[in-house]
Amino acid sequence: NFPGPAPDSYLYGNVKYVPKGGFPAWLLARQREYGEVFQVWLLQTRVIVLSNADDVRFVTAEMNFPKSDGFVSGLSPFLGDGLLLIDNNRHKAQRRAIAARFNQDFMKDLHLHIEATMASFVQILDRAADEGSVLDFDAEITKFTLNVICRSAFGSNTDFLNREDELPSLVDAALRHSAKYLVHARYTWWLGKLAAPALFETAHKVHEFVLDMIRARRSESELARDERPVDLLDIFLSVPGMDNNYVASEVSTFLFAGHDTTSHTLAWLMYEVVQRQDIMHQIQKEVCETVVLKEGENGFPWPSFDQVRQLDYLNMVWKETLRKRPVTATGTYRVITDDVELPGTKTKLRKGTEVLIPPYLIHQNERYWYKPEAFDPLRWTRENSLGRHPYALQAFSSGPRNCIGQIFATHEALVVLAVLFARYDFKLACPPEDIMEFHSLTMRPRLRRQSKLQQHKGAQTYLPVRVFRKSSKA
Ligand code: HEM
Repeated sequence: NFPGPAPDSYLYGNVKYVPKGGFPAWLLARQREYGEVFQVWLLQTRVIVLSNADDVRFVTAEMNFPKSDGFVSGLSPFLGDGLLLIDNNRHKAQRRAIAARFNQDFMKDLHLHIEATMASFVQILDRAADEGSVLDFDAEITKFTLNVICRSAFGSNTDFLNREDELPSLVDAALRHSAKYLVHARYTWWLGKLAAPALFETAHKVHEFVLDMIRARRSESELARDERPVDLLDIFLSVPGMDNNYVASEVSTFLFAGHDTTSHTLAWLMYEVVQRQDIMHQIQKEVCETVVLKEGENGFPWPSFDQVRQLDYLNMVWKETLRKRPVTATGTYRVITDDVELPGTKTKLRKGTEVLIPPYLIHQNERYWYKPEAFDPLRWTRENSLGRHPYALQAFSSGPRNCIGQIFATHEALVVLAVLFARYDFKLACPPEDIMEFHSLTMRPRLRRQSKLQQHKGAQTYLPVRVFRKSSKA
């Protein structure tokens, strides 16, 4: 007997009338109506939605209940047995082996990959500034982060920003097909490849691409290996007992989890900041006066690895974006494996119940956040953070299955933002209310009214901005 909306249809449950891309906002409206625990019907499955931080701690950290079959079967054609989907029994050893190598030295190499990719990105922004053209910030920054994760994975000199490479378009297509498949996989997984031929085909191509890279790497000489920086492929290949197929699944998982999450958060940050000149100036002040970026070899201001840690205000703006616009808005699906009582809301759940933990709802819960709808980086000062519930921020989830890439993402984001705000001013090229939250696998900004021509071409505009070179150099 959980509160919640009655299903609208036997087949579709509650999802029939959810506006396209609007699932997080729809859930939030239901939370306001029914409280911190309520039920929804996703097609014919009843899912209990949680947004109390003590309940979330219990499910994700204390009990670490497994991911639900519906979630796993929806993404497994692309991600296989990578960290995101692998069952809890095998997860522990796999995660420990990877986390041990995901260390400070690796982060320093990441810094180099970002610098190399930044050189191309700066060219694109310079061109937009000089021509006075409108740039789709979300689309461009997504290519950027995909390039960074590909370089971090393969260490190669791939430059996807200035070339039409096959891999990024394949990863992008696999993401789009996975988003569709996730919705109906609960009922069609048994059809195998017939259920989603396009997804299986693109996932297979990515897999083959990665297998080729693995074979080349396995035949690399020791000398060549010693002379180049470590990359993700080295890390995965060094995990004991893992064959090529496992390594390929892990690479796909990192390509999948490690780029559009970061890029859409960066796009949301840009969207918030361009509307708040006070915040933009404060960031520019910190970047240009406090940290004083040096002109790098590539001809743009570049922070050293250690300087990134001094960007305290920028870090607060980043955290506030993760709170207000959590890109993994609907969060993690878990299945309860024992009869339990949740500690926060005293809700009793039966073994076999599926639960959903949406960060979007927890981050708007007034129990934890004062004026949650406001974009206020200062809520992240040390004093203002005192006494906050440690599980109230769920952008990276929590417990043993939380995001392994959060330090990676934060470092990448702060570096990119430091360079962008040191070199450019930005303005939104449309009224702010024309931008909406659009959720498929992740939640990104999207222009509400797409032009007919673009729709015809199957293209979208996400976040149109104008770029201006700053008059004084950093
Ligand atoms: C702003 C950026 C990011 C956000 C908001 C984010 C968010 C998340 C969340 C919420 C989860 C848990 C998913 C679940 O429970 O089903 C997760 C898991 C994961 N993330 Fe991220 N992520 C980000 C960046 C990254 C990056 C850059 C990488 C890779 C370099 C990465 C790799 C992973 C992996 C491998 C997992 C599975 C971890 C496990 O189960 O052990 N993520 N991420």
